[in-house]
Amino acid sequence: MSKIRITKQFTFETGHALYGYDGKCKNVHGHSYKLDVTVIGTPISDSNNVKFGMVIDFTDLKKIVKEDIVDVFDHATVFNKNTPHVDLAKELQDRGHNVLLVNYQPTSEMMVIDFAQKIQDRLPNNIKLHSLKLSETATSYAQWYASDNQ
Ligand SMILES: Nc1nc2c(c(=O)[nH]1)N=C([C@H](O)[C@H](O)COP(=O)(O)OP(=O)(O)OP(=O)(O)O)CN2
Ligand SMILES: [Zn+2]
Repeated sequence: MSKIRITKQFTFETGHALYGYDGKCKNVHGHSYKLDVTVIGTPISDSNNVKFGMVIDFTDLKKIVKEDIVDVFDHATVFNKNTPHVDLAKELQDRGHNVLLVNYQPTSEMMVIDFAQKIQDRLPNNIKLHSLKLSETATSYAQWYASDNQ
């Protein structure tokens, strides 16, 4: 049976700031992020299986990505916990804002690495993460490919 890649797209609204950066993105601002998740596998060939003909049920893929990424990042503001932005984060948290402290600079590159690890940890053994595309704007995106990271 052929190997097939399937892709599901997600969107979420997230704020961030790049501490120490030399441009306008050092300021707290936000994006309508778009995440394309592509997995690869063999469609189930057992006609008695309720998932007959599927690599993975899009609904099951959605559950994984929603729980581990979309629901966590949507309408949160992300700061690098290794910078003085922790003080700003604490102030915002104390005022009831949804703040996410991460162990990296929240560029699209570093976020897509984080997302790849999170999704790989949840996928069943027979399904492999093929690639991710994380778009910050209509013209700026980062891609992660399994083949680049073996
Ligand atoms: N390699 C990276 N460069 C930049 C990142 C990043 O994640 N990786 N991030 C930023 C900012 O967060 C910014 O939001 C994106 O920058 P830019 O594409 O310049 O944004 P614009 O809104 O100006 O986009 P236009 O479509 O060109 O108007 C900066 N750099
Ligand atoms: Zn940005």
